[in-house]
Amino acid sequence: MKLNDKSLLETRAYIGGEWRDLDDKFDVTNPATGEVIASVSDCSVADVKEAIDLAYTAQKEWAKKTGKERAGILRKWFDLMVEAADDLAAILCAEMGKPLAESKGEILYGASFIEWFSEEAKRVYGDTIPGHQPDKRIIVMKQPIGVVGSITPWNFPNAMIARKVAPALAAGCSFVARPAELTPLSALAMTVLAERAGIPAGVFNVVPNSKAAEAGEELCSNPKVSKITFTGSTRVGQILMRQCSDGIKKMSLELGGNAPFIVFDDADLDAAVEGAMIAKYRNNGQTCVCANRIYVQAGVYDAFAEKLAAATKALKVGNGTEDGVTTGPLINEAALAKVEAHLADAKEKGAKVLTGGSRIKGTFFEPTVLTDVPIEAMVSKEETFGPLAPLIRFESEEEVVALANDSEFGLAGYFYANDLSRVWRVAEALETGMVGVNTGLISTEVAPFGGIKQSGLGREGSKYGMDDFLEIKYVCLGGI
Ligand SMILES: NC(=O)c1ccc[n+]([C@@H]2O[C@H](COP(=O)([O-])OP(=O)(O)OC[C@H]3O[C@@H](n4cnc5c(N)ncnc54)[C@H](O)[C@@H]3O)[C@@H](O)[C@H]2O)c1
Ligand SMILES: O=C[C@H](O)CS(=O)(=O)O
Repeated sequence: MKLNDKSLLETRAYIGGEWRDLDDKFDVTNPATGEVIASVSDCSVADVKEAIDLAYTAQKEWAKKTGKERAGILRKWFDLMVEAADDLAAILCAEMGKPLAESKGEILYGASFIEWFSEEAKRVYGDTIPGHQPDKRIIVMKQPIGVVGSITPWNFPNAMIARKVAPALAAGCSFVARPAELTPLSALAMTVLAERAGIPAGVFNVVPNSKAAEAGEELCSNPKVSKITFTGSTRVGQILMRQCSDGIKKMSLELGGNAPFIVFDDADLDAAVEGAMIAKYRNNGQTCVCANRIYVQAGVYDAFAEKLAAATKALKVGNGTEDGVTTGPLINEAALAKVEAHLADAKEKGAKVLTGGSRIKGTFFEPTVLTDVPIEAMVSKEETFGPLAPLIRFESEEEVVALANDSEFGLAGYFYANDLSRVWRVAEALETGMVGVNTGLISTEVAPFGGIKQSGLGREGSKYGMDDFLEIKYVCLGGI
């Protein structure tokens, strides 16, 4: 890994403003090569508890700063992240496998949340409300929720933390981040820059560890933690909800998805193919908003399938450090096994492979397009999280909306159509938190990201993203 600033490859835990080199360590491997790239300090429950204690103390002083002071520090962090983007991308590519160009895209995407919330920090406004009695005056103020515990996934190891820590610190909260054990290096690298930006000791803590359940249990049960913000699978989200219930702890949950991608017969097919390529194959299909099932209206099914297969064949699979590589490895063997299971199930139920369909080497897998996929295939119900594009034929708008909504998930949905009335009908009818119309890429810091049903609670990004880190207090002044 070639870095301009080698100090960004940090392996120690960051607790209370101290870098701690712990005896216990766990290895981080490169999914493209299987090589160990670093051994990272493995925090114990006691270390997590200490981080929470120090965050609790530090939060009081951090909240006393003005929004403008917090904004200045966050803005400096943003500037440092952008300046170091190439190094941060190299680290991310090595530990997660995302091709370099896409890794840099994630770094800038993560940084955009820090920039956005450096601006929101100055605008935490309250209200005055006309009194209900002549001598009463009413004000509403917003205050930081306190210590925030964060648990994040491996697929966006920089942006998923940035999307949480930025609004939390902007609001005046302190933060204890437990990154995914598969990809802790990106979290630690951004923390080096957080310290350089002047984020005070104890305000932002990072506790890498290899035993997720233990760390999660401490974060969820510790009374000094006021809020848990989690991004990951619905299964783990349910575990954390149970653990937070004893303390009635507030939560933000960004969970699993199973996005429908619908192509109507009045769509611009070339645009629909372009959108499907992004929505399906971004991060090698390993994003929560990836198109998991692609519904194509009968009149354009064959033409769309042919175009999508041609575009899929043009993807270049390989080590993300090599020029021109668009598609890296899957994160691990378990991820590969899931893709193969969904492929086998669909074929068993009558689907045909139009292109791809085979493991290459290690955890590299051919981007795959399936046709004649039946609605009862596993991909209709389960998140594949890999480069598998199942095409399902449909006849009518009513039929496809019912199919799209027949899921316990409701994160993102996409459709391509040009009839304005249809655009309004379908956008309103889809049971998802986010809808892409004639676009396959909806993730941006300016809009509220999040889902409904079992895809989660709360929103991240946009002006709405601050709300999850603030408490509303109403003050009634009497005797006036
Ligand atoms: N909605 C979103 O914004 C979003 C974004 C990215 C990923 N995801 C979802 O995340 C999943 C893929 O990521 P993943 O495989 O890392 O998910 P995961 O749920 O297996 O793990 C997520 C994080 O939780 C930790 N974890 C696992 N078990 C835990 C436990 N019992 N207690 C506490 N922490 C625990 C993991 O170590 C990891 O850090 C997919 O379902 C994807 O849809 C959702
Ligand atoms: O995996 C889903 C993340 O939220 C990534 S993105 O926000 O869609 O880029």
